[in-house]
Order: sequence, then C-alpha cells, then structure tokens
Amino acid sequence: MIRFENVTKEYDEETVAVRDITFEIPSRELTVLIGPSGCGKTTTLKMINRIVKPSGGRILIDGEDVKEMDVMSLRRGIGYVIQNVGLFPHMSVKDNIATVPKLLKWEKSKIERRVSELLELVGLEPRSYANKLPKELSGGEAQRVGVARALAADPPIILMDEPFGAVDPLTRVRLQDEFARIQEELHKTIVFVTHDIDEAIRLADRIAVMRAGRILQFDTPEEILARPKEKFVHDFMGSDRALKRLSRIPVTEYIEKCETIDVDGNWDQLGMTKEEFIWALDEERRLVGWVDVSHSNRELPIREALTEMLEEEVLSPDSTVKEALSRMLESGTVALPVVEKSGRFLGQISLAKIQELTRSDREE
Ligand SMILES: Nc1ncnc2c1ncn2[C@@H]1O[C@H](COP(=O)(O)OP(=O)(O)OP(=O)(O)O)[C@@H](O)[C@H]1O
Repeated sequence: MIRFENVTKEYDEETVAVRDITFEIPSRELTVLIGPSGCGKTTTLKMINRIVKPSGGRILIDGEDVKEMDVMSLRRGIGYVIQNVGLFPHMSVKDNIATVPKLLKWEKSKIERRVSELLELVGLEPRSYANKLPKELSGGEAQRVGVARALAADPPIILMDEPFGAVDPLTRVRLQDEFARIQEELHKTIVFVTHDIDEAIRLADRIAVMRAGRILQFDTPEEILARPKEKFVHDFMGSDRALKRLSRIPVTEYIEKCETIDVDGNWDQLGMTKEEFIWALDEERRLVGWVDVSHSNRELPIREALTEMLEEEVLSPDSTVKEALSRMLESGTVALPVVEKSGRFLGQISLAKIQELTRSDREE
C-alpha cells in the first residue's frame, strides 16, 4: 500500500502543485490519477519514487517513509513508464529491457531468459525484436518495450505517466487491452496518470479525480460514474456518464432466466406462453436459434422453422452491458442471448433490464 499523508508540493510561492493530499493506494490494484492539465498528477506520481521532493507531509510504502529509504533501492523496486518511453536510443531492445537486471548483477543467462519472457508477455516476438534499436520500432512497439523494461526486475510497484499518450487512438486501445491482460496476470500495484477518461474507465480499479492540487474524489470507476460527489467530477466524466458506466458492467450481472424450447421437441412445449419469441436449444443446452411464437409455421419441425443467430447477435459472458446495448441497437432487437464459448446458453439480457438498471440509478 502507498499512503500519502498530508502531502504538499510547492515548486515556488506561486506554484502549489499538490495541496495537502491524504489517500491510500491499495496494493495489487491499478489506481488512476486523472484531472485537467496542471492539476498535479505527475507531481503526485514523481513524489513516490522521489524524483520530486514533497514540501510537506510524507509518503509511506507498506508503512515505510520513502524519505528514509535508500533512493537507488527505492527506485529499483519501482518500475517507471513515461510517455515517449525514454528508451536509451543507442541500446538494443534487449539491453534496454536488461538495464535494471544488469544493475542488480543478474547472471547473463537469467537476463536473456527474462528478456525473452518479457518480450513475449508484451506481444513482441523475441527473435525479431531483441536486437533492434529503438529507432527501428513503431510508437506502439516502443511503448511495449517501455512496459517490458519497467517490469524487468519484477518490481511490486509500477508508476506510469501517460504511457500510451503518444500513439494513435487504435494502437492506444490495443495497448490498453493488452496491458489490462498483463495486469490481470501480474497484479502489480500500479499508479497510472492520464487525462483520458475512457482510458481510466477501461483500466482502473480506482480513480482519483484531481483538480488544482487536490483530490476531489477517490473511488471505484463505478462509484465515480454513478455518484460523482461534485459538479466538477460530474462534468469531467462527460455527458455520456451513463453509457460509460454500462461499459464497466459485465452482462453476466444482468442475465435473466427466460423461456427456451427444445429444438428437437414438438410445438406443444410453447403452451400458453406470452413471449413473442423464444430461444431454441439443443439437448446439450446449446443455442441453435430463435422461434417467432405467433408467426412460425407449426407444420414444420422446430429446427426448420427457427431463425439462426448471426454471430454478432450472440454475446459472450465477458461482453459488457454497453456492448449488449450497442448490438441491440444495431440489430434492432430487444434482447440478446449470452452464450459460453462451448455454445452453452446462459440466458438473455434485455433492453427492458438495461432501462431498469439505468432508471434505478437516477432514482437513487
Ligand atoms: N519542475 C517544476 N517547476 C515549477 N513548476 C512546476 C514543475 N513541474 C510542474 N510544475 C507546475 O506544477 C503544476 C502541476 O504540474 P503537474 O505536471 O504535476 O500537473 P499534471 O496534472 O501532471 O499536468 P499535465 O497533465 O499537463 O501533465 C503546474 O502548474 C506546473 O506548471
């Protein structure tokens, strides 16, 4: 845990970058510092690894004041990733990644193994990339090497300052997704500075919204989106706050049980149903399609009368409610099925359920 206690930073009399902040960054989570330009995000980050010295207060890592620690060992225990990477231009990718392991005097074979492992982790084929120079890399590749370098000696803490800020929007989203996957595996304590709200919502376990050197709200993304504490936070989250919130909720939380029929059975199964359409499943509860209750030709076997699903109309358990809503709008339907990779049907998510969810938010 990283604890800030009444931390202040005055660069000079006119510039108070950070004003008396007290908060705790939980271990093994990703905490985002977000806020407008000049609000003190980078200063807050750099005080953790003592690139910037606080004017007042103290910062504790697992109870130990960073001021009391040997600065070199403090920094070796903290990976650091910045915008435009800061790779050493005359050193190969391999040597860039090996910087800290070499300082720690690791054996050559251990370093080689670690470099290959990290290149694979960040999605770069070791044999093609290890000997390249930074100038031979694209922006996205360089950023991946930056992440690999920060992870090299397996530090428990990683500080990231706008790490994906300098790449195009598509590459950025890809890097975010890959990074989210890496964090799911490694569970590092990460402090991540950005001014991109979508990035924050995509990656954060917790978000600290900063303004003029203060933390206005420190909460989970869900809480900040559902219950912004101040007008500034509300406005900063944007007018599509409700949609952003849906992007954090997995469909699995809102799956409804619903009527289904056995595709190999007969039409009597429908009985007196009030539904307009019903999902048709095979004997192993795999989704085969859907049946229009009033307009199907009941002379035919169900298998021949049903409508098969298009791939884009089937949600997987890791889809978000926002994705579900977007696909319903695209396909003009009011409910979509959620299906496991194996094809097994889990239930449906409906437009009515999503409306209920957003309505209950407004009423809170
Ligand atoms: N080395 C410095 N000397 C003097 N003032 C500084 C220094 N570094 C930052 N500042 C000032 O401190 C304030 C906070 O800066 P900081 O870089 O922490 O903000 P930020 O939220 O990270 O901004 P941005 O998103 O633009 O990077 C700003 O007013 C900035 O001009």
